[in-house]
Amino acid sequence: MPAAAFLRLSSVKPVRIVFVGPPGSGKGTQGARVASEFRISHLSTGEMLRQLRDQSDDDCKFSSYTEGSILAPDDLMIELVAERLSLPDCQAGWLMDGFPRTLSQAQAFDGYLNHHGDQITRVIELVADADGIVKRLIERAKSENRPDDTPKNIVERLKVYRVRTKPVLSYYRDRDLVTQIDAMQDIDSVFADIKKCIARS
Ligand SMILES: Nc1ncnc2c1ncn2[C@@H]1O[C@H](COP(=O)(O)OP(=O)(O)O)[C@@H](O)[C@H]1O
Repeated sequence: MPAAAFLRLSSVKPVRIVFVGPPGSGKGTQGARVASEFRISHLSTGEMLRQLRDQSDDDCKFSSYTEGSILAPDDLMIELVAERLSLPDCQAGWLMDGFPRTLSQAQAFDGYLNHHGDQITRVIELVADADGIVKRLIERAKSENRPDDTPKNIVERLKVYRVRTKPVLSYYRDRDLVTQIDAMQDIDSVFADIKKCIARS
């Protein structure tokens, strides 16, 4: 039985998943597959920023976030996510890809969710080693137009992940919300592990 049908039949509460993982760990690829399988919305904050950059006349502000290693301000990200979550398609469930990326974002997100009587069903950590990530991102730079995938930016973004985003995992781990998935497996195996994890949650 497809996962979406199972979830409907068993009238389980909406799936609300947060993906945390370094750049290149497969959050985008797996996020799209999970969203389609479970019929939930895939919210990628990186994609939101790239859309704003493309729509903006004066693209300097957004370019600095999407073309380098600088994180966008917490307030901006929280506003973007809150606005997106208020749209009707998120009622059936959502998967966050790229948010929260800092401890402040995680705390503000909790405030938002509590206010709306919602909670995260599970945080999935996509675990990937730095060497594998660098290889993947260099490959990605060839096939996708991602100016942030230069070797210098990759090293810097991995550092930003370690320093700014890893604390988000400790925060959720304290609440027993985190499941680790080996993101260095092939795409189908990672997806199979994620599906099992969501079905159990
Ligand atoms: N929640 C966020 N907070 C701050 N900056 C963000 C956030 N999400 C995305 N960004 C910015 O957008 C860039 C691209 O994000 P993304 O597509 O998720 O890349 P990746 O998954 O490769 O790290 C990030 O390097 C960061 O500068």
